[in-house]
Amino acid sequence: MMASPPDTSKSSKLERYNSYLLRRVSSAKLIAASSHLLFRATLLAGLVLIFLFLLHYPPLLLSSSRYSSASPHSNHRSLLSSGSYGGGSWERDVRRSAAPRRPDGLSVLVTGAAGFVGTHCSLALKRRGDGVVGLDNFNAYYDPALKRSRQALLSGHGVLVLEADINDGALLAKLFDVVPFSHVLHLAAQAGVRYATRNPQSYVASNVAGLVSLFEVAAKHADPQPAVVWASSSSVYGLNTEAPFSEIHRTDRPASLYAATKKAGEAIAHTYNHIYGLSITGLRFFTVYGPWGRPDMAYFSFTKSILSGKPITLFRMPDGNAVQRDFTYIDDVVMGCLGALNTAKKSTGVPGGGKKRGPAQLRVYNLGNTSPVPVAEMVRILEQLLGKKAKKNVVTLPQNGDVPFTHANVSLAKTDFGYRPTTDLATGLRKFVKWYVEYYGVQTPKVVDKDAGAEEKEEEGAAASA
Ligand SMILES: O=C(O)[C@H]1O[C@H](OP(=O)(O)OP(=O)(O)OC[C@H]2O[C@@H](n3ccc(=O)[nH]c3=O)[C@H](O)[C@@H]2O)[C@H](O)[C@@H](O)[C@@H]1O
Repeated sequence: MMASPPDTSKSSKLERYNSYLLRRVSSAKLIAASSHLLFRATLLAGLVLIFLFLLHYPPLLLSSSRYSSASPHSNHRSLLSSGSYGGGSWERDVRRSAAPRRPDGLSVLVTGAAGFVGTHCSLALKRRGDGVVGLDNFNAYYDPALKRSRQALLSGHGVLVLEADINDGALLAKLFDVVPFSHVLHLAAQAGVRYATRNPQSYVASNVAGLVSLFEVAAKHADPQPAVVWASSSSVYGLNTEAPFSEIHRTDRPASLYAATKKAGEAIAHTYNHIYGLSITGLRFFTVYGPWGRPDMAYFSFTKSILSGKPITLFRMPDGNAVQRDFTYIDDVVMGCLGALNTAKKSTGVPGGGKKRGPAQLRVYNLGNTSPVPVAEMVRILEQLLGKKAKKNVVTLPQNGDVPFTHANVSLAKTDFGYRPTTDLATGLRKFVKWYVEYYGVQTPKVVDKDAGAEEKEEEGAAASA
């Protein structure tokens, strides 16, 4: 068979050209289709990115971006953007709660208002005719139901407590837009000495980042700038051995992260006072106790354990000495807080973060009871009041951040605003137990045979968790 000659005819050339054109067209179509696809995918990805961005930085926060709540420590968004806060009736409620009812009354923003000290201070301020707005994040560090009960108590006295976090700078800024607070009583904090080994970040988030969030708004946004009174802690004295503790003693050896964050707070206070002229008073509380107290504290948890027959752990120093605390009754501490508020001078800064007009007040005070008591003695008083013996495990103080003793010298607070603690531990614990049995509906305890049920166990050198 002969090979067919090469096709050189016009028609076959045309066919080849056509098929070439077809190939070009289809590849062009392919390119067009894929670039279309690429365009759509890019558009979609862009929209998704914009959506995620808006989700993270809602418009309200963008408009006051300086007060963005998108802190690295909290992934919560401003409650303003949730729609539950803001608006006419909300503002009316806030203003009503903040309005003083006496001439020259204060208008106070109380953070941590559903906490132990916050509740008592808010009530005391309201009772004497000051205006109070409370803020609390109702976290679950201890039973939030107790915080809700305190909120209900405050509500009954005309004090509004908003559920919000101090790291929500946008909401704080909004509050200052609605009310020109004369004072802030800043009590919101992550409390507890030993819990800091288990959840260190919560101390940084509340006691450092939260404090900065509040100072930022107070210094740069609030007009007028308020005077700030805030809760430091006796724990800043750490390993100080000079006693009684005086404000001039060393506070550079904290024994716990809790203490370190409170000490950091005092340093941060110095900065905001120095740069922005914010009037700031730090109060070093000494183991405050009483009705409506904190369930995580020893006197409270011991009461619960004694009543339910559960053992308690009592710490003792490695040298055998007792651990002692300068237990301070809540009413005395409230008098100290009010005294500090009464004598707080105005801030001297220019709202908006401008240059201060002159030096502003910066103070630190001990608010203690001035008479340390061994923890074992506190337990003995509780046993008497409850009519029931504790089952005690006595263990050597573990490395948990505790200090061997605390003892306040309060002469500075006495001189400056007449602070004079008047409640001894037995009297204060009696009031606490009375509240406890009523609040939890405990049957009136009956006095038991002193030996029955008593059980004391020694665990030499053993470490126990609180
Ligand atoms: O004054 C302060 O600076 C601090 O006082 C308390 O801290 P703390 O004195 O440790 O109070 P509790 O937890 O009630 O302990 C009281 C005493 O009981 C002792 N304890 C505690 C728990 C326990 O299981 N056993 C025990 O013997 C502690 O060592 C301590 O000496 C508060 O919890 C802190 O928030 C506050 O800042």
